[in-house]
Amino acid sequence: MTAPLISVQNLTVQFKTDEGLITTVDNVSFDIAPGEVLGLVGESGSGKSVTAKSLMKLNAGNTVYGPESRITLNLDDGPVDVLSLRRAKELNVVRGGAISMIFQEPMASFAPAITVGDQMVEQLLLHSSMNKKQARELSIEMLDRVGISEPSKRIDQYAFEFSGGMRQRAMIAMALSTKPKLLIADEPTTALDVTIQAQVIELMKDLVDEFGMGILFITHDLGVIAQTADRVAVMYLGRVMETGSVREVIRTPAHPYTRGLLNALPKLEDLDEPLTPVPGDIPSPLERPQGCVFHTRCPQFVPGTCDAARPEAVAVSGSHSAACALVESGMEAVS
Ligand SMILES: Nc1ncnc2c1ncn2[C@@H]1O[C@H](COP(=O)(O)OP(=O)(O)OP(=O)(O)O)[C@@H](O)[C@H]1O
Repeated sequence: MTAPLISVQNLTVQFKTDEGLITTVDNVSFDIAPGEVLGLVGESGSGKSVTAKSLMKLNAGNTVYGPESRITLNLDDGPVDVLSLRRAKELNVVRGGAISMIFQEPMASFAPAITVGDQMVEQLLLHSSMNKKQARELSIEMLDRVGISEPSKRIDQYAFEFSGGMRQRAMIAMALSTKPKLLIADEPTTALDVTIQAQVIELMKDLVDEFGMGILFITHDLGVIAQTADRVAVMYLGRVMETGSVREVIRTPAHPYTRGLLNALPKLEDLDEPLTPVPGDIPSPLERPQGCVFHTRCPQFVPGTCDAARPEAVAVSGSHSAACALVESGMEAVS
């Protein structure tokens, strides 16, 4: 088996706060292969962004990574131990070099007082051996590639002069111009209307095929995951609840939380059917439940079991696994 592009092992992320040390990512492991799209799905506050930022060591100054945490990026010239990177020059490898990130709000990626082109060129000068002229030519080509018309004029405009969809495309062009091995897309389509959203998703899929890069695609929407990802990891309160191929997880969800997320999606064949959101609110990370972190909202909660021990992931079939005591004990019939 070839080495994964990136391997995340036992990632635990805590933050020092005035209220104490809070755990936002708890022993999370996953791999992404070249050319693979892994969807990371979960409600707001489940730790998706903190996980993603860890891959670029971008979390805030109050971050504490657990001693067992390992993130290994396998590049052509050898593995990079991401969490051991310290100096800015070393960190450049994972910040805009081998890994690029696109955000929900493209204005977060563009400085308001610098033209789109100057910013794209600056990034290429930092992460490649190109000269200014080559960097500008490639930037124009990338803007063209993502479907921005008149790219040689547009390149000298500011991001605020672009429409929302165009800004998103320009951000993707900028993120991909350095030919990253891994693209992290954090809710990249949430702020877009559905038509543009579909276009951006199609564009990203084309680019994966063309560049063969891996993608970590973050969203709270399982419907978007179904369209984009090969595999999915479902997160809740810092834990991975279920993971597997998109087909397995969506067709035969094993974890009650995943089933809750799926029941909350509108069904086109029966629009009159009421949506049933996952009941209750996600607890504060300051009050992480004992045992399974989902037990306080779980419709299949078994007292004495689910609130006793933290369930570890168990195989449901092949690469499909779930962290649920009921699955582990065989009490849960996977439908
Ligand atoms: N620097 C920090 N200090 C303290 N807490 C933090 C810090 N950064 C993030 N958190 C907390 O970590 C938790 C997980 O946040 P994260 O942004 O990863 O969630 P998410 O799943 O990406 O949610 P969303 O979909 O809303 O972006 C949240 O409770 C958040 O408040």
